[in-house]
Amino acid sequence: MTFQAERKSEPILQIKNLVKTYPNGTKALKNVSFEVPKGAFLSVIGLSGSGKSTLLRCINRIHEPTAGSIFFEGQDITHINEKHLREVRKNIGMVFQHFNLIDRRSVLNNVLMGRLGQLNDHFLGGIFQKWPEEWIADAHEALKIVGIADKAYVRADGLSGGQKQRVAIARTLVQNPHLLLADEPVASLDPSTSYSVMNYLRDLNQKRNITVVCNLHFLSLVRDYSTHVIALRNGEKVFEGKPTDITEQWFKDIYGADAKEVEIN
Ligand SMILES: Nc1ncnc2c1ncn2[C@@H]1O[C@H](COP(=O)(O)OP(=O)(O)OP(=O)(O)O)[C@@H](O)[C@H]1O
Repeated sequence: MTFQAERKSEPILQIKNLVKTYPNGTKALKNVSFEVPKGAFLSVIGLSGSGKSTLLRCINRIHEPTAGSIFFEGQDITHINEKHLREVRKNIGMVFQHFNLIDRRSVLNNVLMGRLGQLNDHFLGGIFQKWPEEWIADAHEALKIVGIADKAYVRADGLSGGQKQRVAIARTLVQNPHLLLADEPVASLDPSTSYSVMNYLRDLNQKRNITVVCNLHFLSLVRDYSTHVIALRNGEKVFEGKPTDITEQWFKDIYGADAKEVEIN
């Protein structure tokens, strides 16, 4: 089954024959193609080293693809210049395993960084911390949504891992992107915090209609949260379907014959 069959509108993201070979010769992605329907919550699964992070980093061009193309909202963004890329990135949010906050800045300032791409070149508010009042109000609101309004003036390095990831989600809320790339967003969190962070991602997806592409290790989370799944093995796409399509045989194909499913609970 392909996602195309059920597509109602144009896909938000089209990946065509994507290849990424690192300078040391590692072939991290081998001719990967798929489409992401608008509004989907797509999980990317596969063993460690299968190419999941590389894929996400190629999509927003943190890494330059070696070959193939990436279409975002119908536009080929594979070779656009830096200026154009900055425009496109306003609509692509990113959440990382290790949160990527600025440790020495306040939580509020970290959230406001989500709007950095919207500052014009002449306005250095982000650097001098003079943000428009309504943006500050939005940032407080976003912190309220993720349940840490009381931490606004705490330094980011004073937070727990789960709280840091909620700040990263609040940063995405104020950015209000069309697409969110989440690279193992719960890999360094305990199980109950993982569920709470995944619930916030689901809210982004369902209540704000932000399409999510999320690398995940635990199939129980994949089943609970995603609408679509692709699996990578050694840089190749080996599965594409719905979470319920992942049979025991598929599981072994993706993770290896000796693999056993581990639940997060
Ligand atoms: N900067 C790099 N330079 C060279 N090789 C790299 C680089 N980054 C990743 N790789 C290699 O590319 C392959 C895919 O790595 P990648 O991090 O994309 O996998 P992954 O599925 O995200 O793994 P994990 O689940 O452990 O994060 C691996 O063989 C990895 O060693």
